[in-house]
Amino acid sequence: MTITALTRQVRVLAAPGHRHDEILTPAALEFVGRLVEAFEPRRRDLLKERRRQILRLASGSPLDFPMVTSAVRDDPTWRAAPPAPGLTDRRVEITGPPDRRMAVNALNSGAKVWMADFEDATAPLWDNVVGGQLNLLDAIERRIDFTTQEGKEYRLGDRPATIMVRPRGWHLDEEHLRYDGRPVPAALVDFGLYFFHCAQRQIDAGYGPYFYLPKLENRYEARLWNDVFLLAQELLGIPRGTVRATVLIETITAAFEMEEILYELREHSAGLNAGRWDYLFSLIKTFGHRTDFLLPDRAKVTMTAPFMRAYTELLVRTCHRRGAHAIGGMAAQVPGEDPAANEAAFAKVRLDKEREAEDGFDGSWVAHPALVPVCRDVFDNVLGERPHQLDRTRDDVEVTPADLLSVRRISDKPTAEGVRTNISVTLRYYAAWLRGQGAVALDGLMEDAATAEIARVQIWQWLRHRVIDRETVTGLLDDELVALGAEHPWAPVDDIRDLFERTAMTGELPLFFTPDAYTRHLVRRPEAQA
Ligand SMILES: CC(=O)SCCNC(=O)CCNC(=O)[C@H](O)C(C)(C)COP(=O)(O)OP(=O)(O)OC[C@H]1O[C@@H](n2cnc3c(N)ncnc32)[C@H](O)[C@@H]1OP(=O)(O)O
Ligand SMILES: O=CC(=O)O
Ligand SMILES: [Mg+2]
Repeated sequence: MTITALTRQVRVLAAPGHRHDEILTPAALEFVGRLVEAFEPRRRDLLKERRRQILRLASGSPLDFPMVTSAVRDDPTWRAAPPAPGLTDRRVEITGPPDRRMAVNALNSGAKVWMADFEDATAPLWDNVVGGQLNLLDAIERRIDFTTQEGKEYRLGDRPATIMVRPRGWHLDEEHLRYDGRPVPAALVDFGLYFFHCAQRQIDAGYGPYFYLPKLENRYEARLWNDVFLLAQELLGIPRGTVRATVLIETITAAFEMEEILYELREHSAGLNAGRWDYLFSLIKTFGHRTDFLLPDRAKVTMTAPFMRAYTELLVRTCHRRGAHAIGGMAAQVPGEDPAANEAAFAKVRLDKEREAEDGFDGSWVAHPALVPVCRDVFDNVLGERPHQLDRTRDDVEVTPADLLSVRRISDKPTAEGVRTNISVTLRYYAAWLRGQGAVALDGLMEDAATAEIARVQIWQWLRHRVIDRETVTGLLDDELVALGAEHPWAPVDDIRDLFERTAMTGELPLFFTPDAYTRHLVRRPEAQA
């Protein structure tokens, strides 16, 4: 690949924040600029292709394993890269936003990996974006220790988890950085700043620059990431193949191209992950217009539903055939104050992890440090001293397109309680997100941008198919906003109502709630900040 000269600069369109100059150095911005210059036209084309694909599917085109790539699937010889240092044993991975406290807690949690999340768990306030990068840099430099005003000490332990960073998806822009006057792709900001500051440092520490890649829809998007890695490594003189990335299979179209996605990234691959919450969201939004894709209450669509099992089994089989790790998804239960409820939550998480370990996954995700021992224990029981179970090739698994799409086997109707819960969760999550918090515990469950999207699009889907009527939703919306305002007097209830109406009650479904909400509510112009 030839490196073109940088013709335009990346400019920062935000008031300077505390220590931002350590991250937003001229050299780091130039590096991001080179990535933008090289890849932004392709990103735009791929985003247009997403819309075309939605339209094709809406007009009845069938979804199938692509004919043109059958040679890749049929070729038994190719393999994904071998596990990189720190990524051989991944039996328990903790996820969370790269907030300073959480960073220390996650790194000390006993998990093998910490997935530092700029996507589902982060509301992309500029301070969260740059602050997250600072926390990562400080953690790697081992200067993240601090004491709170209340005297609580946070000290990084001797054996911290391996860091994997999840940049934001291709669909999001970062308005506070401008290239040629236009917002910079958020994915390239999160990837580029981390890579620039931390890739060599991670290599020096015996690890490497490792990533999780969210919300990919097809093999071309994987190829784009692979090309980003190639150029980034070349620009900084980092050996080709040092980067590793686990792709989340969390869209319905990507489930039909798992093998191709691994193939595109094979020299940088660190396997696949079952991003179950976005997967459900993707399924509803892609086929929301079809009555055979009408789903019941969110709580009733579990991982034991046949179409969800088809997806996870295919994922394990695909990975292990190619020597790549298969990482399980997030059980959403988190502990709270009530010991009995906690016991029930832990039991549910254990059951979920047991199913994954038995199915052949090599490890799985937890959302809270208290759940690390639960997941570890389950995988210890299955793996013992072995670091993974890549040898379980799952040749018994055969999954057809119909298996992945047979949603109609769940025939329950949504309940009144399910409708209210979806409205209440969406509103409370929007309130947290607008305040800059991308993950919250609500009613004993972790809610983030993926789980809240399910709640939102279900309301849209049920309205569209007249399973519920507008008056009922409006009545519940009024009630729940009053309750929200009473519980959280700081909540901007008018903005939240407006956001809900625009994202859940419109004719045409917005593909994500985040881009528009970000531009309207989270972007801070320098003059406003000053
Ligand atoms: C669908 C998906 O994409 S899943 C992946 C994306 N989502 C996530 O990563 C969410 C991860 N989880 C979280 O963010 C949090 O657990 C929440 C927001 C759900 C709950 O957080 P809290 O309300 O702080 O929980 P709680 O009060 O029980 O926390 C107890 C302690 O554990 C810490 N903690 C909780 N969750 C985490 C975590 N995921 N990572 C590190 N530390 C954590 C808290 O910081 C707190 O420590 P402190 O007393 O030192 O501050
Ligand atoms: O990112 C994970 C998911 O479940 O969504
Ligand atoms: Mg997700």
